[in-house]
Amino acid sequence: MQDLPNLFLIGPMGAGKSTIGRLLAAELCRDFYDSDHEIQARCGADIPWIFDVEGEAGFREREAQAIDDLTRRSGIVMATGGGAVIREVNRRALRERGTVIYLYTTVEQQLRRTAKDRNRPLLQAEDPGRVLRDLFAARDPLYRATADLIVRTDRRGPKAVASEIVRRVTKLVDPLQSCKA
Ligand SMILES: Nc1ncnc2c1ncn2[C@@H]1O[C@H](COP(=O)(O)OP(=O)(O)OP(=O)(O)O)[C@@H](O)[C@H]1O
Ligand SMILES: O=C(O)C1=C[C@@H](O)[C@@H](O)[C@H](O)C1
Ligand SMILES: [Mg+2]
Repeated sequence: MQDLPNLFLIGPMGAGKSTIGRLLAAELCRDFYDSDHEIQARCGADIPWIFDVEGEAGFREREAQAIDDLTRRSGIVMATGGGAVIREVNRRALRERGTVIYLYTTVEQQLRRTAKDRNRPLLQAEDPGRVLRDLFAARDPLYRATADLIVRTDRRGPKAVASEIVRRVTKLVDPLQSCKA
């Protein structure tokens, strides 16, 4: 598994990027990074605070810097924030510096998985379902255009999804591996 490139997880809020990314890194004995966590650690404040004080534009600047820095590392697994694909510069860094995996789930699952968490400012709206649907319409094409692989997370738990990613990524990197003894 040492030959595997960086693995970058993209997808919408609640797709499971942070949860599955951590499991995936453990399975591959890789270092794990999460761009949302990195932004908060560097700033010393949480995401709602950054949105409050600096607006979404300030958050996106911090996100682009974190993604540029983290994608320069080698041999890592990184979960991104749901909006990482908005900026072309982020999409390019992800595509050029690793294998990109789009974790796909349904809006219904996203709603269920994010319902109790107050840490996502974009969902503190009167109708979070509508927000998620609108974001999906705008971003799904960007996730697809950036990804090397698409993996569904709505039908299986995080461990099963992490194992599926290991299997599919290994094949992607070495298509002959399934023929080897
Ligand atoms: N495959 C899955 N099956 C069931 N529950 C899941 C699955 N993946 C993640 N979850 C649950 O969904 C919730 C949100 O997951 P997580 O925080 O990993 O999403 P995320 O993609 O990182 O979201 P964000 O973009 O907001 O950072 C968590 O409670 C997690 O346990
Ligand atoms: O989808 C989004 O735009 C976001 C997703 C989260 O991961 C965080 O990056 C932040 O709450 C914004
Ligand atoms: Mg996350």
